[in-house]
Amino acid sequence: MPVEEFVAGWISGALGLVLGHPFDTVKVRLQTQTTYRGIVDCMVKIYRHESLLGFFKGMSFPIASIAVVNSVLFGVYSNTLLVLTATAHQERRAQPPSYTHIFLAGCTGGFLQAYCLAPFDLIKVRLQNQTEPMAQPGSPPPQYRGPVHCAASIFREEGYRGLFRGAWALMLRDTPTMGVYFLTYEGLCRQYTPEGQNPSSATVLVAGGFAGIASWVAATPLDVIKSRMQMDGLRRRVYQGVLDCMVSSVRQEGLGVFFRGVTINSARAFPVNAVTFLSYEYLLRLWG
Ligand SMILES: C[N+](C)(C)CCCC[C@H](N)C(=O)O
Repeated sequence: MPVEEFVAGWISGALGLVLGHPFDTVKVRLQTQTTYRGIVDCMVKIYRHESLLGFFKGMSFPIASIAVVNSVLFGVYSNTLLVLTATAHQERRAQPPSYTHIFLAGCTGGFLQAYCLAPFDLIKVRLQNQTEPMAQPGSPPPQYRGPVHCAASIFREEGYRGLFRGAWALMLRDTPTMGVYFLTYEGLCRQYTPEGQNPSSATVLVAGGFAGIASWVAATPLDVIKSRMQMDGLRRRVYQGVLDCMVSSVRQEGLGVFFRGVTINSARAFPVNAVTFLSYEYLLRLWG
């Protein structure tokens, strides 16, 4: 099994992740808390109350896990294409795979990475939602002291299955939208690249950026539900399951609830995925 896709996926994912994390924190807060009036209000409050560090809450675990998560995504994607079309990544410019194959390979990658991502994403969301200022002497300590403590407490209080809270919603979110992700990327690259050639860096940046936006817009409704399921169970269980969470969120907040965080998510998605695809393509070319 060709491994360079796995390694390229890991490195490019890490670069994108650091760049996008501050946006991600704002997004998670807007989706799960009602104290903020909008993006700017949320940013100002985080900065005033928690300093710049507040934006980077919950980042260490994603960084550690991105090696697994992104390499599974890109590695499974590329190797599924290999199985479906019998072409390795070096040959794909000359013999481009069909869009159906690209979509199916993307869905497969998305489905498998969701299982690896679930516990890490849960811990990230729990830490991002702690609004206490970091390390202030005298102030009451936050519920979770850090990622390891958070994982251990969830395990203790909610059991092994607690670590997979929201995993269903995450899988439903990622399977089709990772298909959309790769489809948009490949489609745009082909549109702006003469046949048989490699796309230019500018094309890769723009195609990667729009692939991020398109897949995130499609993913936002289930992203909101996923984040809420992950926060559920902290004090007492509110939702019976994915469907129940959808119905009660819409009842209480209207259909608009499905698009909470979509603006900030798109603003984050462009640079993150532009950088992710640029470094991915660059590394694969480097390794031939
Ligand atoms: C499928 N879904 C839309 C959820 C994600 C697509 C982009 C993934 C990328 N690592 C990022 O963090 O933006």
